Amino acid sequence: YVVGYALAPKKQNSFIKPSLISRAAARGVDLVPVDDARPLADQGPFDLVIHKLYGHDWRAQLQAFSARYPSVPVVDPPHAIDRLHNRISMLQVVSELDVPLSDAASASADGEGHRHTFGIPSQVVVYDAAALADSGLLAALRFPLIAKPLVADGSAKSHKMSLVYHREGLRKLRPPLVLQEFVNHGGVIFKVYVVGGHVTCVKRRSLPDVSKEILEDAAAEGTISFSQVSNLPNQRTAEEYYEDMRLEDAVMPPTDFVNEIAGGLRRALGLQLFNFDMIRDVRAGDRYLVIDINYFPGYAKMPGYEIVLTNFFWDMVHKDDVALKEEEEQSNHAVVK
Ligand SMILES: Nc1ncnc2c1ncn2[C@@H]1O[C@H](COP(=O)(O)OP(=O)(O)OP(=O)(O)O)[C@@H](O)[C@H]1O
Ligand SMILES: O=P(O)(O)O[C@H]1[C@H](OP(=O)(O)O)[C@@H](OP(=O)(O)O)[C@@H](O)[C@@H](O)[C@@H]1OP(=O)(O)O
Ligand SMILES: [Mg+2]
Ligand SMILES: [Mg+2]
Repeated sequence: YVVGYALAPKKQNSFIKPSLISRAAARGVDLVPVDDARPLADQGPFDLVIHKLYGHDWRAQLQAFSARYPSVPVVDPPHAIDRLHNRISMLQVVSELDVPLSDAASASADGEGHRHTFGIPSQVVVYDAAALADSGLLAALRFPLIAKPLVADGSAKSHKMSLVYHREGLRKLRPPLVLQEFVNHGGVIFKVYVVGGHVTCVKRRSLPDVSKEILEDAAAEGTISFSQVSNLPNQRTAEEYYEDMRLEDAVMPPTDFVNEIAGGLRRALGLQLFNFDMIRDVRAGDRYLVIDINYFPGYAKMPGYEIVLTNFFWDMVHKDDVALKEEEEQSNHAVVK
């Protein structure tokens, strides 16, 4: 089997590791780069195409490819990925998610107490500077806020965030952006990686909680800017070392709970390859908030990524067999009944 991959050079370096190539090869799956100098439809034959490229030209190439090879799966459809390029439509999927969590997924740790719930932080979209001065718009939000570029297209700019402590801090911001309530979460973020039906949740360091003292300190900076906190390199300062001790102590959200949210998002988004960031609201112990969803994230940072991705490739190239088998099983079942 041949899997064609179309990835930016940086992504190619981080994702197509020798360990993945050899693991896939052992299952009879070859990973072949798509040549960006030639039309996609003239390349192959491929049994599966995976990609993280954008733009009109690329979209047209995918269309031409699918017209020529209608039975070859392309992961994922560009229109479904688009939804993740806007931080409002991205999280709307979470608030509209119609998954009544099962008892197993939502039960509290001790079987009594509060049930596990999920949602998104309060947020508003700001399109221009005039709206930033509108007190009505901000009435629904409580400081501190986190300001995020509205567009999440993978550019360095789209990762530039600012923490805003008070109203004056808003003046430095450049719309279009999303103003989201910053929720204290104990400095730990949960990254949930989805690869088809597979789900892995890992802990990462996050921004520290904002204390009441900092917030009430009128002299404090109004705005603090940062970028890609949960993706920082591994060198740690002494302070970060202590934060990591907290990371070790952090309790993971229940597996059923994470799996049901991940499954619901996968269906609602119509995507196979994505991850989402979740934080645990310290004010309401069993409430989790989804704050970010990323298309085709850094899977190499996921434990056992080679096996998980190889299984996924295998399942995708055998999609028809799998569907057939399920059908057969169902009809056998019907006969037995
Ligand atoms: N509402 C929030 N409350 C508290 N912390 C937050 C909130 N939103 C974001 N953060 C912190 O800021 C970081 C960056 O935010 P976010 O994940 O939205 O940005 P991103 O640039 O899309 O990240 P990624 O690199 O995962 O794509 C998060 O990992 C988390 O540490
Ligand atoms: O850089 P890495 O491979 O680690 O992956 C990061 C990925 O970057 P890349 O796709 O450019 O490589 C980012 O995508 P863009 O938003 O920039 O498109 C985003 O998805 C991060 O969340 C990923 O980190 P993770 O969420 O897994 O920690
Ligand atoms: Mg994130
Ligand atoms: Mg993101």
